[in-house]
Amino acid sequence: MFYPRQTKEFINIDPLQTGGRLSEEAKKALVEWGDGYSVCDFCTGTLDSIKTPPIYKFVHEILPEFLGCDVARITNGAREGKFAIMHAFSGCKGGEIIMDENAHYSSYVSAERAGLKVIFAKNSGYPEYIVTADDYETAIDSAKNPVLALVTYPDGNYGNLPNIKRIAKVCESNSIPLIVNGAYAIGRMDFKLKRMGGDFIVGSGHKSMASAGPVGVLGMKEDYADIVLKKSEKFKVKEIEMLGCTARGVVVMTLIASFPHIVERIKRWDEEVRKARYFAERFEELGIIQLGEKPHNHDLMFFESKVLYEISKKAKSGRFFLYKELKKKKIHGIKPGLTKHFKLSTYMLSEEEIEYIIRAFEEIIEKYSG
Ligand SMILES: Cc1ncc(COP(=O)(O)O)c(C=O)c1O
Repeated sequence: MFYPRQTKEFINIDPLQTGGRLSEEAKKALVEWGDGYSVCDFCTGTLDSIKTPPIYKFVHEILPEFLGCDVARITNGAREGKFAIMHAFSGCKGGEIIMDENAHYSSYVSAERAGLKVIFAKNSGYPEYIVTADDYETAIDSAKNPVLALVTYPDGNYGNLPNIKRIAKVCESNSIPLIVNGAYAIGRMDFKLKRMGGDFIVGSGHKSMASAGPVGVLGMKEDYADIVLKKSEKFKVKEIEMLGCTARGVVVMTLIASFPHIVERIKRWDEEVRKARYFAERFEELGIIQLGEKPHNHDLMFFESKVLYEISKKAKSGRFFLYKELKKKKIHGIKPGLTKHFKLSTYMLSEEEIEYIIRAFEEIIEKYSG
């Protein structure tokens, strides 16, 4: 049975989805490589060693250079990358992981699954929710046995970009390896692990690399490869934390197909930041206030809207009025029922689309305030 997608003709502002839209090349790859284990036509033992199609070159040459690290792997997603690292480091009982209070739930549950206790580096609270190196220092001081740290760059709620360099320095001086969760960075903005700081980087193909999913990337410094990529005693070529092979089908090929597109779009990141700031400024004129870092440095933005909240108290469809009105205007991405607080993304929207969205909100507010 074929089900058409309801939101196909809509302007999409869901932060989860704006960076994962396929490039034209990836759409072609999707059809060409759609059969189950298609990439295994000429398998030589592990996913990363396949030379036809050129997965070996992608994993061992292109990805490490792109991520600015020594060793890279393809994973099933950002969370699988984080879990693989955490599991590899969870050997001793009572191990702890320090992570920013803005961390995604998948970082937290990865730690739980790996048996690591989470100690949060607190954020600054309303309205900016910033996490600093000092917050990591405080969290580390309160920990008994920290074996890892994680920073979310940017976080998926406010789109804040913490100062990784400083955080990495604090972690390094306490001999704690640092994971950078770059699910919203890798594929959107330039990121080189060795330049930015940190020991591991994880990215998400379906979130920010114009790829079908689930797929992700994992990069690390050479020093950690023996720990995280340890091989099976019985199946000599299979890496344990990768469960032998990770993404073993069409998603790898969409990731590779979109790579040139990714390299090009990253060069236009400044333009994306400029658009986001413009959007936030215009929204604030409507009384919809951007929380998180200001001026903002990412297309993912969190807004507080007392004006829409007040309308929802009186509107016939209650708190669902905004969703319904946006649907009529073919705008998708704000969750049904949200009016007071919501996040959205302006990533890769045209100037016309941005103006259209601002006008749409203006019209909705006018309609209900009249
Ligand atoms: C900050 C952040 N990290 C990680 C993830 C999860 O990425 P993946 O689906 O690749 O595991 C998300 C998903 O929303 C996220 O917002």
